[in-house]
Amino acid sequence: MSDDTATTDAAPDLELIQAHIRDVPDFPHPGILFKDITPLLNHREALAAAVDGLAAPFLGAGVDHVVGLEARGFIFGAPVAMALGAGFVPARKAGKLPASTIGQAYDLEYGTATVEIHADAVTPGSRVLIVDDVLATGGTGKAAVDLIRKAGGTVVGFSVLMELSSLRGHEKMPDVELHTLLSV
Ligand SMILES: O=P(O)(O)OC[C@H]1O[C@H](OP(=O)(O)OP(=O)(O)O)[C@H](O)[C@@H]1O
Ligand SMILES: Nc1ncnc2[nH]cnc12
Repeated sequence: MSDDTATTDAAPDLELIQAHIRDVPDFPHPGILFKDITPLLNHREALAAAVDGLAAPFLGAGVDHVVGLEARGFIFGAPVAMALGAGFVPARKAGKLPASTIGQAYDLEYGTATVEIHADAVTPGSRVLIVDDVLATGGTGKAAVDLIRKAGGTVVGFSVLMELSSLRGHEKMPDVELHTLLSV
């Protein structure tokens, strides 16, 4: 482990993490099997294991900013930023940020949206780790990658709690170092 910050270098307890993710059928639409992370958030050890597991591969990677994707990516992104000694940048849905923004449109598993960051949040040349809870179709993640690059940042990696592997979201970002704790 590098001396970037204090976090564990033990392998994350993936069984503990998986055991605290709840499947909710037909939410928010019929046919969607929703992966509910709220039991994990409410379990001290599972939450710590998830945050440590998301941060660990990027210790020593010189991350300047962690970009967390609204809304669930905020929950993991801020503590990952602290673990890496980096700043935190919220990537929000359109119209939520108060100052000048740059944005990128994308498709979801269920719907469409635009992701935005403040125009001054990521400076050219800065090293950025993107954090989220779920990689599904990859539309959100790809939009975030494009947005960081549009801002002049370097995408060091994308750290995600779980990938819904049947949706093959990772194929949308073949040139990004993707770190996935669980493939479901
Ligand atoms: O890979 P994709 O198909 O793009 O889907 C993944 C995204 O969908 C969810 O967010 P959502 O937009 O539902 O927002 P929320 O976190 O505010 O619930 C999830 O947290 C990811 O950000
Ligand atoms: N099935 C799913 N469960 C939770 N979050 C999601 N984001 C996109 N698809 C999702």
